Amino acid sequence: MWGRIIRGGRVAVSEDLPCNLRLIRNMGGGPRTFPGGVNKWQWKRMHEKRARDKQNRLLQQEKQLYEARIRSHIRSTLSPDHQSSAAATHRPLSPHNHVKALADRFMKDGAQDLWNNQDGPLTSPSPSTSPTTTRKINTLPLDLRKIVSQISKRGFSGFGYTRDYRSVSEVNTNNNNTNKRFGAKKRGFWRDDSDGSSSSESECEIGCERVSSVASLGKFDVKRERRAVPKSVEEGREFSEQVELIKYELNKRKLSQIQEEKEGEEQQSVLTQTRFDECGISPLTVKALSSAGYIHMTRVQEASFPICLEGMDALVKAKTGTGKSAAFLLPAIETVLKAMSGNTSHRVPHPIFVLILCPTRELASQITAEAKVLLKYHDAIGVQTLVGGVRFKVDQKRLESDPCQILVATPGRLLDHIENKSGISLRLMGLQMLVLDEADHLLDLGFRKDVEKIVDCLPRQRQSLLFSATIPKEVRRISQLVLKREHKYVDTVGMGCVETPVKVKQSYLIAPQESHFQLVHHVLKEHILQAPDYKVIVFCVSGMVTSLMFHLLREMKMNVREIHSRKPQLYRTRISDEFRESKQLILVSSDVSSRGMNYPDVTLVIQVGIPPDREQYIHRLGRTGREGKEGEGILLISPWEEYFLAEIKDLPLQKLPLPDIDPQGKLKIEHSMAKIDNDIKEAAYHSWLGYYNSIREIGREKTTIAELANRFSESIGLQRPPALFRKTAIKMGLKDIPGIRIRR
Ligand SMILES: Nc1ncnc2c1ncn2[C@@H]1O[C@H](COP(=O)(O)OP(=O)(O)OP(=O)(O)O)[C@@H](O)[C@H]1O
Repeated sequence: MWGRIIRGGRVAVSEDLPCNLRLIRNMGGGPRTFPGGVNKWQWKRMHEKRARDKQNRLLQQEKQLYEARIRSHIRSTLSPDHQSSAAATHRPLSPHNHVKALADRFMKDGAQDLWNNQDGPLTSPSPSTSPTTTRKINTLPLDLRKIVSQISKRGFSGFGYTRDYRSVSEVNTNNNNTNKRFGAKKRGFWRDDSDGSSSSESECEIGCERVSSVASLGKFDVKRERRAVPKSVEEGREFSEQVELIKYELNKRKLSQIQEEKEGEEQQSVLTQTRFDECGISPLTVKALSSAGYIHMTRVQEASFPICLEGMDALVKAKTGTGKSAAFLLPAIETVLKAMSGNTSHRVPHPIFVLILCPTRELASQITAEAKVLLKYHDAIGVQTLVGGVRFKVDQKRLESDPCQILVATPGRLLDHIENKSGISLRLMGLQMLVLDEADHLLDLGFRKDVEKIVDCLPRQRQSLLFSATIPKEVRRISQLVLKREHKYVDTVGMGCVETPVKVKQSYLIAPQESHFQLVHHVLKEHILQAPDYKVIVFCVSGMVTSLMFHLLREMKMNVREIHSRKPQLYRTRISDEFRESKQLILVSSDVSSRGMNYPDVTLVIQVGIPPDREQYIHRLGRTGREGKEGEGILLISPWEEYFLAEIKDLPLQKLPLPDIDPQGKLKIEHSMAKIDNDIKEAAYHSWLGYYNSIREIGREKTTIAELANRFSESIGLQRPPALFRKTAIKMGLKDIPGIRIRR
């Protein structure tokens, strides 16, 4: 207060009165009816000035709020996080509405006193008219009212530049009176200057710096404090800088996106950072692992090893080609080492400590080979294979002469040995660990009975491990046949994640059955052109259709081999080994190669006809893109097999357009097909009919299946469909079905 009002109009004037008022008092004259000795008019003018100042202050605050809104708008458009948090906070006015309200206020009649020299032609157009201006504002006079009305009409983003309300404020550092004004800026409009006000939103970003005043108001034009704006805010102040800021922010987002993708890829990558030598594995095994080039664990190995080592039962799911074999072989070796160092081994002569069951002979040989690699420096531990296709007596002799602690077997042959009392049952009494590789397949109808019988002959006190790339729900239930109730479930694929390798490009072709052979030939030719080091597996629906495809491709002068269950074991082993080592080779195969087979660098997998189920599709496809490498898979189906796509709809398959097959190629195929023995074709017809008849969705329509089979028979160049044995026809439910011929 400048003074205390005393009853009767007398005032005790304090020395902190503004000097102009003290002057008025000292001048004397006129009625002293107002505090400070000012007359009525002086009092009125003083109050008007104070009201104007107050209004200017309020206006300044609104301008700052507007600035803050622009900044927050930019931030919210750049950052989705900010956007969501902004949405959650209280927002009284949208930026557009705020500008509009501000503009309305400016345009109101009687608002002239809110305008200053730079604002427009209402008052003096030039700021230089002020006698006390220390620095000329070298901008064009502008009509602020016009601009503001444009803003309010066009809205927030109507201008080609970013509007920026800045003020030039003249601050009297003594009495804190402010006389703020809009400053003219470069690019024709607003002056870039600072303000000394305290918007809460800007304050958090603003620091302090001493600068000289740009406008002057006589003695009020003194050095004043300017809020120094940090770089990030300053960047946003001018249009070009804001563009730069936006560019920078976008780049930052792009970079973080790339980073995220990279992280995703890393996650998808098969190997982890965990080293074998830091996991408590026997040093001799680590040595063998190092010489095989294994330094870091794969994800499935890292996830399952500690559980397996603890002795817990486990059901483990991991994508194809991610190192499941080593994931169970390493704990198996540790189990043997532990058992050999303990006393338990003495109770049973030549005990088998670990039994590994798998569905095919080739897979058993492959697992044995991998075990031998890991056992390179463990001279005392032996591993043996027990599979069909070898004479029983030979097996027996080998088992006796070369006792082993790890046995890899297919269920059928092992059961033969158990039932024939070859001595293996006794040796299995020392069993500590049972492993089921491709567990879902082994617990499937085809193998389940054998597996159950085998499990019945094994000691109950054992550890059981089940591994597969696919574990359907039913299998999880059935797994209780083998696993303890309190087993662990390890899933490195993840719920809802794609079950196939990410780097394998998957597609499908729908074409009439009759054109399938031509299409396979066409796709192979195209692939060979694109991938000189090609290595292709063509899966067919049955062994005999595999044989027919092989003969046809061989007639077409392609470098091709065949493998299926009708071939002698020695031949199968030779072909399997050859394909493992080779490049520029095509392997036509039945499902004997679909699971577990580790043929390195397969470039393409073609599946001709639908696989028996979704799981088999995944396993066949999994022969390519192993160890996180790239690969390609094509599924070729007939229009009536299209329903199968629903079973794999969650997998990333793309539909391919039907390629044009040149008539010459078509003729060549027909010509080659004509050269193939009728026996092969008839066998192919029978096995084709047997396969599709066994598929529920197709096989239940007997008339349809007979028709489709006849079309297949025609497409492979048979004069008429081969006849079935009566017994077979009855078994298949095809007796008396039109189109099915019965042998007399
Ligand atoms: N830790 C490791 N470091 C490097 N390579 C590894 C490692 N573990 C396994 N491999 C290699 O990864 C390849 C695939 O392994 P494996 O055959 O065990 O896969 P899988 O998961 O059993 O596949 P599938 O489901 O088809 O049976 C093999 O060549 C194997 O040598």
